[in-house]
Amino acid sequence: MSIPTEQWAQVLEKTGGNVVYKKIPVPKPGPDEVLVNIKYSGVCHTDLHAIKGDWPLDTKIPLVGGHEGAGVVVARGNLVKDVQIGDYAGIKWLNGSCLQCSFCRTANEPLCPTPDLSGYTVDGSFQQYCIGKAAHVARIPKECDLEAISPILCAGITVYKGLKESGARAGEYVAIVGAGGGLGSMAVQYARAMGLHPIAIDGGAEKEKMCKELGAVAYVDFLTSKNIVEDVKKVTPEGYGPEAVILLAVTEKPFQQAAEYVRPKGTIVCIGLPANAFFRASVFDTVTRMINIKGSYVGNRQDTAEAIEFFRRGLIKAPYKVVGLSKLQDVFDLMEAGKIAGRYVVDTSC
Ligand SMILES: NC(=O)c1ccc[n+]([C@@H]2O[C@H](COP(=O)([O-])OP(=O)(O)OC[C@H]3O[C@@H](n4cnc5c(N)ncnc54)[C@H](O)[C@@H]3O)[C@@H](O)[C@H]2O)c1
Ligand SMILES: [Zn+2]
Ligand SMILES: [Zn+2]
Repeated sequence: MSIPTEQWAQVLEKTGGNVVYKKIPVPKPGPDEVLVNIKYSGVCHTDLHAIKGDWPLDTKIPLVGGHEGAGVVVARGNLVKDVQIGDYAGIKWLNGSCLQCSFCRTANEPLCPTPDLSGYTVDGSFQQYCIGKAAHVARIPKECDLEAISPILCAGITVYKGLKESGARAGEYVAIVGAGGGLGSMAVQYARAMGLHPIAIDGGAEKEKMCKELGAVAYVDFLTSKNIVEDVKKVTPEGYGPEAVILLAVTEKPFQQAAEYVRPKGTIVCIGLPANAFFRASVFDTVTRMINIKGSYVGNRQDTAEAIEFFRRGLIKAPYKVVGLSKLQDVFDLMEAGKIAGRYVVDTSC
């Protein structure tokens, strides 16, 4: 297969501006890297945080965003042995890590102090050819559909890891806050596949319909509910609340409510990253109700393999819509308005 010298990409030239669809050079992989011909990429809310620059972490500029890229390996460096030309591979958020620090050595590589972050500190998957460190690219089985698997590469891995971190066990209830979004729709599906009973919390009728079709046992609408805390508690068997809460929302308010409805001894897992937000919980309640509060950040290579295996087995079918890469800015505009139920995937060929 011949590799072109130029390709189409969406480039952010100025933080806070719009992305620009243009031709840029195709990069060349270093000795420990592979070049992936990206066919499809999911669009994560993190990409919107990156273009707005609303996190306390700078991006590279100019920047090619994207970290849910699924494609085919077309070139590799001379140190790469276990990834072959023609293999399916995924570009995920953690593009590379040092592999030597104590976090990397203990399979906590998302905590590596010197990570390469796709679509943030290194160019990501909103281009036709993207570089990934061979140690970190997701291994995608050939039987998987590249379009449908792309949102697994961030949304799927992240919520699967978060559900594991919650410690919730089969038969228990888990509130998914932001269930109608990209991560949320995946979380409802993974929760079901893991034997948990998901309670979906989001806004509007379209998201309600989707969440129920995906298997949520109940839906609480944050736009119309008069008492979210009571509405969540009352759908659990004894009314004590869900054993776990997975916070995926992009606003701060729901982070303040979770400690009020989680079941005593339950666990709140923070995953969504609203700008300038703080987590506030009553110390009295946290102590006397023995509540666990923790964060969860993407997943390691084993979490990646496990999340992909759920998908390969046909257990994860979260909805997505496909548009051309050239339409990426429209997707960001819809996301900013909170109007996306599920995920958007961009097709890099148009
Ligand atoms: N921790 C991690 O590793 C990690 C990984 C990926 C994404 N994220 C973050 O997770 C967040 C979600 O990403 P996404 O791509 O799913 O976004 P999304 O825009 O697809 O979904 C967010 C959802 O939250 C809902 N929401 C807003 N306010 C709410 C409220 N008060 N109560 C309930 N729901 C509410 C919205 O309606 C929307 O459906 C982003 O901040 C993103 O950066 C974190
Ligand atoms: Zn993401
Ligand atoms: Zn490291």
